[in-house]
Amino acid sequence: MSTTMRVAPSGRIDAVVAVPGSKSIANRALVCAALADGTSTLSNLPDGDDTTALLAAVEALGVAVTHDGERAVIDGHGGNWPSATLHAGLAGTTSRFLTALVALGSTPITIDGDPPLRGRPFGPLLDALTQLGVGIEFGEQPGHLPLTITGPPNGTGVSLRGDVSSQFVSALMMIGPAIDNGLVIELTSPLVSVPYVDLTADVMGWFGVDGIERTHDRIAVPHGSYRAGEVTIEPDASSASYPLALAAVCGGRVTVEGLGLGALQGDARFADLLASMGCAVTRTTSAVTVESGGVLRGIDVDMSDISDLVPTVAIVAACASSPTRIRGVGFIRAKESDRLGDLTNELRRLGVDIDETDDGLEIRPSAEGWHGGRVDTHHDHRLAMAFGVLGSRIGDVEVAEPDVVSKSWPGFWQMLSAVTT
Ligand SMILES: O=C(O)C1=C[C@@H](OP(=O)(O)O)[C@@H](O)[C@H](O)C1
Ligand SMILES: C=C(OP(=O)(O)O)C(=O)O
Repeated sequence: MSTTMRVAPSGRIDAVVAVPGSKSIANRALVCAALADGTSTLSNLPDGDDTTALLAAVEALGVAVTHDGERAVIDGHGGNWPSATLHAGLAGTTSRFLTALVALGSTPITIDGDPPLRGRPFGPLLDALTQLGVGIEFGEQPGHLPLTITGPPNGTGVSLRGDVSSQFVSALMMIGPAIDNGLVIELTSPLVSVPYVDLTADVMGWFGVDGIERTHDRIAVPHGSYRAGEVTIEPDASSASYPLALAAVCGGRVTVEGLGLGALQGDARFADLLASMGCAVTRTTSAVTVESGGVLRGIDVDMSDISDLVPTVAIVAACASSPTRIRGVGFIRAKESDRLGDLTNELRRLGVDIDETDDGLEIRPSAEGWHGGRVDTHHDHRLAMAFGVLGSRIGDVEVAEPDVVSKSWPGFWQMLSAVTT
């Protein structure tokens, strides 16, 4: 494992970039396929650690998986899990989805993760499972991994907060059809990351579960069964933000294939943010292209629906000629890193003029004061990739622990060196 990556300055970019499949779609499809009767096929499966961990976990739960490169064939069997210990690595989505999934069985199953994941919140999801009569034993610290779950659920309704993570809601929605009378989820505070809940309903629909009713604070999932599906996973829109941002900050043009008009993921909005910052954006049915002369302006934006893009927007904002304000994302202090505090401290090491606020960031034009330097990634793939893009503009940026990108895009650094000049 290399301990640092030195990023050189790049001239204009002109590239067509292939990004891996969406980990959010992949992880939902894996859960639905594991619960379906019959054989499902998932194509364009991403090769990141988060997806690999979920694949390994469903296999450990007795689901037959044949995995060949970007394709997985899955024989689901709906919830009679054998006893197992599952490891989620650094993956929030994987661990939250598994926590609900294993609750469908009656055998105790332990879920653990790497130390940074052990620090991330699970409380609202665990409270909800407790309301359903699911047994939970904690290994070290209440409300955190490692924990042992013993199902099955025997209630029909839960209430939980929506402002910590939408992953809790998605995790519960996906087990809803397997509960005798379905599941009603009442939200006691506003939901963050709403497009991910839309995505959950979409993927459940592909596997035959329809009739989910939703308002802003209530989701009702009917009892039903999943049927096997064939899914080609669209490219990951959060990953696509890094090559698109490269065009914005270095100047030039980048096309990402497979994320055109009709892309499902909320983070496909990134190109629209770049448009409001001064880039030219073209979408066809099959691709999105961002073109920039390198002149950018700041924006004022609520990113509560698209918070994985905060590090990318922050580094583009540093290259703009007017200030940017990012709002609505206090909850991202509990992601892989503290994505407000750690990001602010590391960008300051490169001379970026940035402040953390209660619920976001303020970034001022920084080109006059920035310089090379060494930045830490705090176990966070998104900080690493955003620093890689900014480094391509500033030059002489050394990114520590660059291999953290394997969480979602193991080939990120190869892509960066192939498209920069
Ligand atoms: O459900 C999902 O696939 C995700 C939901 C979001 O999490 P939060 O709901 O915790 O914001 C996002 O940050 C994460 O990368 C993926
Ligand atoms: C927050 C993220 O992932 P997770 O919560 O699944 O670890 C992410 O990929 O930015």
